[in-house]
Formats: sequence, C-alpha cells, structure tokens
Amino acid sequence: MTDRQHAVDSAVASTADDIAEMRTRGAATIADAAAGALATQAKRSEATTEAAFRTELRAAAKTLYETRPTAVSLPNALRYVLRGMEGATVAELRASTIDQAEAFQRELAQAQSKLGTVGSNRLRDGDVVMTHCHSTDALSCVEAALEDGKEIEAIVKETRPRKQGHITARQLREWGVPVTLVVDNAARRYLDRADHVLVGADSIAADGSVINKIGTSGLAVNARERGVPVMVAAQTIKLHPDTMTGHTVEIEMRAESEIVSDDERADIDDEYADDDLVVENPAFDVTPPRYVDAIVTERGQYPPESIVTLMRELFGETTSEPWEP
Ligand SMILES: O=C(COP(=O)(O)O)[C@H](O)[C@H](O)COP(=O)(O)O
Repeated sequence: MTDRQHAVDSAVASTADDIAEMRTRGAATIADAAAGALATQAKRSEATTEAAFRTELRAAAKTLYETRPTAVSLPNALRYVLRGMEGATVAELRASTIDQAEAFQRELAQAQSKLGTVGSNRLRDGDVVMTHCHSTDALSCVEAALEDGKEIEAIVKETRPRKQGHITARQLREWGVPVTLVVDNAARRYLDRADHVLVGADSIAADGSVINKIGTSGLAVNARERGVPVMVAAQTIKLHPDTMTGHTVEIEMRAESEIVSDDERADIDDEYADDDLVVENPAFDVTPPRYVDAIVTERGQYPPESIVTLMRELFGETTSEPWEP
C-alpha cells in the first residue's frame, strides 16, 4: 500500500467504489456523496499536523476524483470543499472543511430546488415530457410543476444498457404521474406525443454543448426534426470550467460486460478470426448547442450559446479559479 492509500479513510474508499460501480450515480448525487466523503475524512482524520491533515484531504479528493471522468460536478465539488479548508491548527482545519462540505451539500439542494421552479415555468398543465436516463435536476422541474397543480405525463426512455429509465419511472409513479415506459429505439415514434424533451447533464461546455447519457444527442436531433423543444436541466455545478480554454470533456468508456456477457461474446465471435470482436460502451455523448432550446439553471434559463457568459461570471477567465456557488 502507498502512503496515499494509508491516509484515505475507509469511508472515502467505499464512497469512491460506490461511484465507480455506479451504486451512487448521477452528477448531482455524485457531487453530494463526494463532499460528504471529504467531511467524513476530516472528521475521522488522526493527523497531528496541519500539513498531514491537508495531505490526507488531498489524497481523499484524488481517490474520489479518479472514479468517473465525465461529470464535472465531481471535481467542482472537490475544489469547492478544499478551497474552504482554512485554519492554523488541525482543529480549525477540520471544522472549516466540515462546514464547507455541509455548505456545499446545502447549496446543491437549494440550487436544485430553485432550478426546478425555473424549469417548471416552461411546463404547462397537461404537458407530456420525454425523459432519458435519470436526472434529479430534470425531475425537480416536474416535481415543481406538480406542486403548482399542473398535470404532467411522461414518456420514459428505458436507457440502455443500465436502464436508469426505470429509476425515473419509479420516481414519477411515486408522484402519481402517468408514465409510458418505452425502449430507446421507440423514442422517435413517441416524440409525436411529447411536448418537451427533458434531460439533465453531466457537463455543459463553454460553447453550450451538453454532455449527458449516451443517446441524448440522437434524441435531441430527432426532437428537432419533430419540432419538440429540448430542455436541459443543469445546476451551475455542471458547467465545465476547463472548456473555456478549449479542453474537451472526457467521455467515460465503461466495461463491455454491461453490453455482452462472455457467452454472448463467444457466440458472436468467430473463433478462427485473426482479430477479436470489438465492443465499445461509451457512457455519454455530446449534444451540439443547436439542438438544445434552453439550459435551465438555478440562476434562470439560458439559450446554450449564452452559457459562456454565466461561466465567466462564476469561474472568471481562468480555469485555475475554483468553482464558486
Ligand atoms: O447522465 C446522467 C447519469 O448518468 P449515470 O447514470 O451514468 O451516472 C444524468 O442525466 C446526469 O448525471 C444528470 O443527473 P442529475 O440531474 O441527477 O445530476
């Protein structure tokens, strides 16, 4: 074991494992869990010097950071908490880190609820939304519309390969929303019945591109062709500061076992072939801004092309500036 591994609390390691294995998933939920894990590290730290405490917290942040690459809410959350780590003694450092992590979690929940109110204003009584994957930001818009007394129906895409659509459907059913669950390939057919496509985001790039669950871009292109507006619900913690300086967002490639079993692979592949069957499983894709009608944040709704103005306001011109609430 390296020193870094020794320094990281078992609760942090287990949170990191939950994120990597997608038992904890979705950009906002991942950010919340990561902030909570840093607070636990701070609480349980046995460091006796200020330097050792800081090293431990950074090691914990690195362990969490290395779990999944696409949702920028994760590094944004880690940066936010580490920035608040202040003090001249271990006790002060501990208290400030825990306070900052708790403030982050509070602001995250408040931002989602504010965003929901903004998003619900786009939904009229009787509207039908089509969803993809499971996004707590997107669902908060539906929840706020329901609280306003509007009747909303949903067409929920299954979302292969991990079927996060089932989580969305379960939540909507709990709220009493009529749900039609469809396979991903049926989306274009059912767009005729939809008034909005409503999705979340893992990252939003400076040009207004939306990085979200694989299949979002195809859905958005089909929606444009059918004249159905595409609404992206994304708190500002989903804004990706590095993209202001031209960096692209890394798309996570997941295990082929999510798509084919060993037996299926053996069944498909020719055992005498010179090369192996290639199976690829990208978890996310990029929807260009021209297919997105509105990005709904806790600060209001933006056309995708103008999101860069908000990014500059929040992060400044340089990506070395950490995320600010
Ligand atoms: O693409 C996904 C989840 O992908 P995965 O299941 O691979 O994590 C969600 O749409 C966004 O993360 C937004 O979710 P939220 O609005 O809850 O942050």
